[in-house]
Amino acid sequence: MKATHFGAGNIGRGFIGEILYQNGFSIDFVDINETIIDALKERNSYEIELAAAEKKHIKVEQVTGINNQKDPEAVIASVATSDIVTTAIGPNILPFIAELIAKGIQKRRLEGNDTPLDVIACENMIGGSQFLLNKVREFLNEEDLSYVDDFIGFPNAAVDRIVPMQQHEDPLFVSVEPFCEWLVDDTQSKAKQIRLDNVGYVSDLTPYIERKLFSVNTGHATTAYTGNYYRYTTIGEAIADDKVLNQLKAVLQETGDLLIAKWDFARSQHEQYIQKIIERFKNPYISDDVSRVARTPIRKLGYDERFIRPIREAKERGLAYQSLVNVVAMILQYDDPNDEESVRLQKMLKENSVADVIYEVTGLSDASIVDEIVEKTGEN
Ligand SMILES: NC(=O)c1ccc[n+]([C@@H]2O[C@H](COP(=O)([O-])OP(=O)(O)OC[C@H]3O[C@@H](n4cnc5c(N)ncnc54)[C@H](O)[C@@H]3O)[C@@H](O)[C@H]2O)c1
Ligand SMILES: O=P(O)(O)OC[C@@H](O)[C@@H](O)[C@H](O)[C@H](O)CO
Repeated sequence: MKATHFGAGNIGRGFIGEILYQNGFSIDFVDINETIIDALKERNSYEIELAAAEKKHIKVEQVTGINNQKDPEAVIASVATSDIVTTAIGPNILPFIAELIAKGIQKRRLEGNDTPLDVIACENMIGGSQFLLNKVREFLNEEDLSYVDDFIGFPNAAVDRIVPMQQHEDPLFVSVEPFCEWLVDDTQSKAKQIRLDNVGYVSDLTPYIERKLFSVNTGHATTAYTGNYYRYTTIGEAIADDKVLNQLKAVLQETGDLLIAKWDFARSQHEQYIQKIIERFKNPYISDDVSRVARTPIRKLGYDERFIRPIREAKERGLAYQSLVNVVAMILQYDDPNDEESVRLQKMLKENSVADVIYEVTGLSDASIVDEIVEKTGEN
């Protein structure tokens, strides 16, 4: 069996590759990073290390690389003959790979391949695979669209494993936290013949993806932006400061109350989930840069993203959201010259009022929430 995986970066190699290999797949990794692609082509294997005292090593074999900029036809051919397609490339990049996936699907149809296929976006976003489907549809004709309806599933997914930026001599080596979770929405899957071990297939992904995004990712981003506010450069340094830790706990209390109210999670279980997340952020065997976790701040300020959505929904339910507002105000101060979105955000703030920028990047229409953020921005 063969997998085509888009994005041979941290989570691609450090988690999706591991699971696909364990399940007997050979993997065509698709990426634009020449160093990584050349190394995959040359060596056909790489190593993962679990960031814990034992430093267990896992070898992933039967892998190769395709550079999608240099060899798009090879990517199309790979998708056409694959048993599973996955992505871990970043939500902002999905639109740029949609045409290749569409052409691969079209080739599959023209070759008479009726084996059902799932295309699974493993990104930190709600509805990632369905978002990708909408982008792919733009490149398909009527016959292709009907073929997709019959044979190609785009099940949404949630993936959880902290994989920091890697700095090793070996460009393929990847150090990852031991914890991992990959969940797929079974109702949107069409390739029922493939059920991956160590992947959970659930009948409703929404509670799980919301719990993950609004606990792990809201909490992670809180640690990063609060840490940056107090001039820390790693998550480990930031979380060691009680001011950061207390803001993290307050934010997770707010999103926790919302998630419990919305999805009926047992409070004691959710508290354990939060405690586990805090311990994961403190992992002494991982060095995770604030700049990685805080990357793309405009995306993270989005309407359905890790701060604005819980603020909106907490307000609707009469629940507390002040700590989330505090962090949003800190995100507006996030200034990283190496992050294109941070540069754009700071430029917008120089040229417009804070309120106008908040309306634009968050998509909020509730003036009272915008006022609360503006007020908090003035206090920082
Ligand atoms: N790292 C984590 O801890 C983690 C955990 C869960 C989910 N995720 C999600 O996984 C996705 C990837 O994150 P990551 O941390 O692995 O990032 P990353 O930057 O390490 O990997 C992304 C890869 O995509 C490649 N890429 C960028 N543009 C491309 C293009 N146009 N065509 C082909 N390849 C392209 C990059 O070269 C890079 O290798 C994100 O959505 C992220 O939110 C990350
Ligand atoms: O990848 P992002 O930019 O959406 O978020 C940064 C981190 O919070 C994220 O990559 C986590 O490490 C990961 O989601 C843990 O499962």
